[in-house]
Amino acid sequence: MKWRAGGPPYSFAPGSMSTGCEEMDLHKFYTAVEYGDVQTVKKGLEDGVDIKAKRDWGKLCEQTSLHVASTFGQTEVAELLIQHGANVVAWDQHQSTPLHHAAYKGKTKTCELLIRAKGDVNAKNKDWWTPLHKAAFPGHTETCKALIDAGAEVNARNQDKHTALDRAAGWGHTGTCEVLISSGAELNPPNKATPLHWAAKYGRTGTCELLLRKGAEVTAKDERGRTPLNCATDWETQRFLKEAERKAEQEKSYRELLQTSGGVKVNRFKVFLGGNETNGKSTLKKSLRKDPSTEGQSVPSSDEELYDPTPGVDIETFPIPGVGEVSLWDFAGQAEYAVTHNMFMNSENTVFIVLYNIMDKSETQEKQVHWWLCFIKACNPDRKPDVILVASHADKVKPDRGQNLAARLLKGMKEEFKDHLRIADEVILMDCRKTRTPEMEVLKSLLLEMREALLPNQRDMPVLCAKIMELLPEWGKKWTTPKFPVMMWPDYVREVKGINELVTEDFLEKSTQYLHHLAELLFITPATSDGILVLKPNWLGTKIFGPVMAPDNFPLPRILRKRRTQDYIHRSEIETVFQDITDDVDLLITLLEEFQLCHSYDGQTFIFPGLLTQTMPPDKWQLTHELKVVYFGKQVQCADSTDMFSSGFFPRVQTRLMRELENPPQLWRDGAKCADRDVEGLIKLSPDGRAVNICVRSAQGDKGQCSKMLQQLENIIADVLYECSPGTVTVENVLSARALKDHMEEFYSYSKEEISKARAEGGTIHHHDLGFTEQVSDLLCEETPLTRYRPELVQALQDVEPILKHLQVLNILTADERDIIRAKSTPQDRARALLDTMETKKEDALQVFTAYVGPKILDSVFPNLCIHCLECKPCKYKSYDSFLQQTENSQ
Ligand SMILES: Nc1nc2c(ncn2[C@@H]2O[C@H](COP(=O)(O)OP(=O)(O)OP(=O)(O)O)[C@@H](O)[C@H]2O)c(=O)[nH]1
Repeated sequence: MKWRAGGPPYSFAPGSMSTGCEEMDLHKFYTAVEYGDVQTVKKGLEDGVDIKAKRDWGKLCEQTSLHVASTFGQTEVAELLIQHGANVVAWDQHQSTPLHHAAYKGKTKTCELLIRAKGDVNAKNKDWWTPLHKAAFPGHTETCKALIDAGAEVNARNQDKHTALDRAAGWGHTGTCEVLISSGAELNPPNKATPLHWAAKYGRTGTCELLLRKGAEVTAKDERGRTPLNCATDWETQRFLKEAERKAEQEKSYRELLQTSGGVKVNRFKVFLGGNETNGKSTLKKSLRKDPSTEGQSVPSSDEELYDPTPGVDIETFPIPGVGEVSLWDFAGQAEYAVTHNMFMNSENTVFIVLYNIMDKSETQEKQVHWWLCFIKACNPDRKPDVILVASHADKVKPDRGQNLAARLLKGMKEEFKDHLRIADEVILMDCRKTRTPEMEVLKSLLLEMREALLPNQRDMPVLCAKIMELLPEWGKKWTTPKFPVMMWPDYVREVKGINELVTEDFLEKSTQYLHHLAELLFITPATSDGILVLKPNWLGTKIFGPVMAPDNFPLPRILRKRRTQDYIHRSEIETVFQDITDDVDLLITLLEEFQLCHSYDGQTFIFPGLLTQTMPPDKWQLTHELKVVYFGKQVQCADSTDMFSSGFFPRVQTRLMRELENPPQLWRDGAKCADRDVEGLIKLSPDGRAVNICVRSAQGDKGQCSKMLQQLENIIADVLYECSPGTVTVENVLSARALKDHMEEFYSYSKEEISKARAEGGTIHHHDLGFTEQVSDLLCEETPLTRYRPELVQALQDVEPILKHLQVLNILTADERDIIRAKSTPQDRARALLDTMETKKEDALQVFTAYVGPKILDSVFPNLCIHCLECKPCKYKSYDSFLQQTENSQ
């Protein structure tokens, strides 16, 4: 057997086959089959190789030469073998046919040959895998097509009850999924894990997106009652599915409302005015509402009228002469007010006008317009809103210069936002004070055009909602004061029952949520009190949020120049600011808290993160010289230049931190620090506001606690991002643990792709900017079965010796590693050292380890856990051997 060492890629146990040939010839024959050497194969056949013989190939396979030809896609050889009587449906030791092998390797031509030769396209192997399962799992789309064309049963289930689509979805083969679905693959089997569950479990967000688009139910339940979201483990997929669930729920209740109460046409058309302060929004609003034929030519200019900044959002409904009735929303330009804008920015049937001042420097113009366009994109993920750019103060520049500047800005913005916004083809350069100008005519005709395009597509409004909207002003007069238009749920229910006494509270709740979604009213459902209805959303913007966000209303003592977390706002200060509006300060505070603008630990003093002005001092994350200290970090970064964290994002994150963490966090304008037992966490907004860095550390080396805190902080950020900027796409990076440990001023990260590559290539990663290399296992603190069950494992692994031997035989442990573990003095320390070493290994090595220790040790500790992954209860890997077999077979 001279050639075995450096010879063919596989070898045969000597003397294990009775072929009637010399053994040497047989090796040659199989090698020739593998390499497609037709002449040698022909010779072998002439020499009398037994074509039906099965070779014992290692422990695993009893393959015929046709299995081998099929695996390697040697179609010509396969044809020759078939002509000489090879059995097309022969079994190997897993009862897999040659077609299974060709399908698994994606050898479409060979599959076609085998099918023509009467290979069974629906053959089931020992685990009931069909060739289609085999082709779908590695994502061989063309092979799947060929099998389906030949009659493969698309919805066949293997012993684990998986379909081919389940397998393809779990591995994220979106193209293969598409083919299977168009061939009738089941998307929503009842009471079973659906393909969406599998795609979710393995973090295949792109595949989840496809499955939902094709009709997968986002709330489908598996045998254990879990939705795909419950099964998702990574942040991106969780975020995606959460939003999908929310949308599906909204859509479902809309349909239900429409079905039960019928729908009416409505002609609501909204115009949102955005742009920085003093750019002319309020002036334009006034000019738009004036009828130039009957009223003056212009609205009063700054010389005549004092500039009066718009606080919050000012909403008015009026007819624009020549356009029709609009609901016009004037968004304050000052940064402080922008904190609350995102509550209203997601809107159907709306045209966005973004105003900038042509007198500003061109960089300022670009920066401001870019910010507003990003903001509109961030809040409107499901549509491509219409946007008109208006440049004010045209009277102050030479027309040519103004036009040139505007054209350049428009070109850049149109190109950058082409996938997200429909920006009108010209910038309207105008004097916003003038009502009768050609530019005003152009603006009005654009608005008219957009209105006419939007209105026919407007969805019907459920009849009950339309009726409520009609009666709201009347109810407002009866139950509220003009200064405080807030109605309580019981009064509201009473009034609605007056319209129709059969309306149930549940139905009314859905109707009211729909009106909230349209921003016709605001519906708040506090956990501890009755629902609250704000009948005029603009009132909340201008009369409540505006004053709350105005720093002047809450002055600091002179010596303090910057507001810090400990500079609380007292209840009495809130009472004073709002004394003209209401006596019911509790209700007012509930509103502020429900909109996540503030938090109180004692009911008397309040922290408003939006009002903090002090930035995080550098010494807040001091060096620790503990030997055991571990650091981990993630970075959530805006994916594209058109992505942003909206202005309300960070203050809301901070409010959520105060609410959800056991110990009060310290907060700064751009950061937060929290602590829980042995672990400290830090959240820091990058200076450009386009990335949030989250890091955790434990001086005791407590990886499990670090993981918990990191997960909690990540979840809060993901949730708030969804609430504030659902259209913002982010990428998640992993921070360099060594840079964190060295307390470098900046945060350095690795992309997910870099991490996976490094993991596959041996576990070390090099940072180009930092110039050093570190272990991937030092960067990741995801919970693994080894960290989750560490205390139990340390107790259970009393004698590590047999495990060490086993792992060394499998080349999972090196002799050095074994010796280091052996050198520890107590059984527990040896167990700990073994677990630490295993954590540095690749995933498959970990699986071998858990599968090995499972039946031997863990069964007694965790009789209900799967020995393979230590997670699921019912498990296909009944024994260690079957686990190994399965692993090897699938490789
Ligand atoms: N010359 C000139 N003055 C303008 C023009 N547009 C607005 N103004 C003046 O600029 C000042 C600010 O305008 P506003 O309309 O209040 O600005 P705004 O964008 O609503 O500002 P905020 O309410 O702070 O967001 C006012 O005094 C206007 O009279 C214009 O096109 N030309």
